[in-house]
Amino acid sequence: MKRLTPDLLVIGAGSGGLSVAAGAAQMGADVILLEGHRMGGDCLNYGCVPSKALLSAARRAAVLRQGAAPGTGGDPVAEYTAAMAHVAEVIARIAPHDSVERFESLGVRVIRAWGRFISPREVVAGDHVIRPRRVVIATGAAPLVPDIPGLAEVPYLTNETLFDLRHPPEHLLIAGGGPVGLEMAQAHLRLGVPVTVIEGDRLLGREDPELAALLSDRLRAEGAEIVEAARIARVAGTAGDIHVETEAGATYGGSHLLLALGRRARTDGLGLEAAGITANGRGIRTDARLRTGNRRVYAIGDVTGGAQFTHVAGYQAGVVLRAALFALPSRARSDHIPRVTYTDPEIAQVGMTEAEARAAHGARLEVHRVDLAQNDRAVAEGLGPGMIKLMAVRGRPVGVSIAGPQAGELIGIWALALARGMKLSAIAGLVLPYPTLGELNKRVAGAYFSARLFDNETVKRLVRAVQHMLP
Ligand SMILES: Cc1cc2nc3c(=O)[nH]c(=O)nc-3n(C[C@H](O)[C@H](O)[C@H](O)COP(=O)(O)OP(=O)(O)OC[C@H]3O[C@@H](n4cnc5c(N)ncnc54)[C@H](O)[C@@H]3O)c2cc1C
Ligand SMILES: NC(=O)c1ccc[n+]([C@@H]2O[C@H](COP(=O)([O-])OP(=O)(O)OC[C@H]3O[C@@H](n4cnc5c(N)ncnc54)[C@H](O)[C@@H]3O)[C@@H](O)[C@H]2O)c1
Repeated sequence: MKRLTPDLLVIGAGSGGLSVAAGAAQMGADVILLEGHRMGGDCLNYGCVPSKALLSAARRAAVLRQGAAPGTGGDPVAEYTAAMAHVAEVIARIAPHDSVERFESLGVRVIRAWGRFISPREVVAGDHVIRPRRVVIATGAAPLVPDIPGLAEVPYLTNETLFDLRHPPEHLLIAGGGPVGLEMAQAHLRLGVPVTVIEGDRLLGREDPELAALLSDRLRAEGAEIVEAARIARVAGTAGDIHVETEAGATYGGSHLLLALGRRARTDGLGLEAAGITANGRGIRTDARLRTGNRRVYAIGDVTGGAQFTHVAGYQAGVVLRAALFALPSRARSDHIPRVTYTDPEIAQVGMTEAEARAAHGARLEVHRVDLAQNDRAVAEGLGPGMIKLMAVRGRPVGVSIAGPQAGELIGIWALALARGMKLSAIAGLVLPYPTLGELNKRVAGAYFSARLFDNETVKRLVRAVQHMLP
């Protein structure tokens, strides 16, 4: 066994681990990075990148099909194969950025092995025993496979196997109507695959119901069968002939089943007990500084069971770098973290939803909304439906929800406003190019002031008085 004593050991080369390792090595720390499987983790190999690439290929296929004369559209099998080839190509194009070669060129020692704590200060990986000054656990999460009767006997897909398909499913059953389920539902619908989504509660349960409804209407219009408030009680069947039964006794059949029922923190085999680190059902427990129960060990990203996004893992990497490299106390916030579901319409959120803001601020809350149809660019481009909703308290935003094209781009300015505690006047006072979708942001901020300015007797009296005095 080789013994190594780096400043920092990072376990897991996904979104969180790669950010910590690159930052620490470039700032002069001696860093070892462990990866037991694929460099790049879920986001590159099984998550963000393949899902967005598939959505993009499917959108193009649907547009081409719409433009084609009846009966002359593309061959659906060839379209599906080409879409999945596009996914593989996009992954291959981004992979060098997350590769062993790139990280070694940054000064990181990469060990391709699974890491396991054998004591509070030591980790074994392959034929190495590593005793670092600090450890960052960034081992991510795996698809949740609940204990549903019959599921273990039935072939099913997850986000780790879906992108290996090269032939379109005859009928895709999707268990779960969260972001994974709905992004993959729309991608498959647009590739001509019949889709049924079975959701135990309501679609995109975390999002504003009004915005989520715009998406479910769209998916239904594109041909999806969507069943809500239908918890899956039993699964049966064989390859190509799967049946899902709900608690209410309804049965839905399809050729393939995709599980999109949430995620489970990857802590198996990490030896957390030996390190004195506790995990609960959601993941590794950390404090606001992302420290685990072991003061030398931090945990970031999906393994902590918090908001599971690449940009959250990256943000938390920055928090840990300040603490581990500079010994600066640094706390992770969550009130300014945006999230986006990349369907059409996109659903974006930062800060509180309307329901959360009402519960937190009661009568002090003001809600303003602007419909996408009120935006000239959207009208000119024939875009829609969509809307922006602003939750404001005393002249400052506490949350923004956007549904529509480029909602993920539009939310950026609100992420800045919430992060910096900016006033709405800063957004309302912006001069933006006309005609752009970005004007929606200015318009909804302006709606906060227009009631105060235009329906205000004092303002009217003041204007009349000034006008009398003017020569
Ligand atoms: C289908 C899908 C689509 C998604 N789309 C988006 C999106 O559009 N935008 C977004 O922000 N987020 C998206 N996400 C979420 C995003 O992928 C995750 O939040 C992100 O990958 C988390 O990064 P991480 O570093 O915590 O973990 P991961 O990226 O999962 O990386 C963890 C790494 O640790 C390795 N590992 C585990 N245990 C060990 C061990 N003991 N020793 C060594 N290595 C180990 C794993 O092999 C893995 O490579 C999506 C997720 C899915 C499933
Ligand atoms: N665009 C993005 O940023 C993006 C995309 C995909 C995934 N992600 C991340 O990955 C995480 C996981 O996504 P997900 O969609 O797998 O999980 P999720 O937890 O968001 O959704 C799972 C859904 O399955 C339903 N469900 C659970 N058990 C059920 C049962 N027995 N029967 C029927 N329905 C049941 C839940 O009610 C829920 O709506 C997300 O929370 C997100 O953080 C992000």
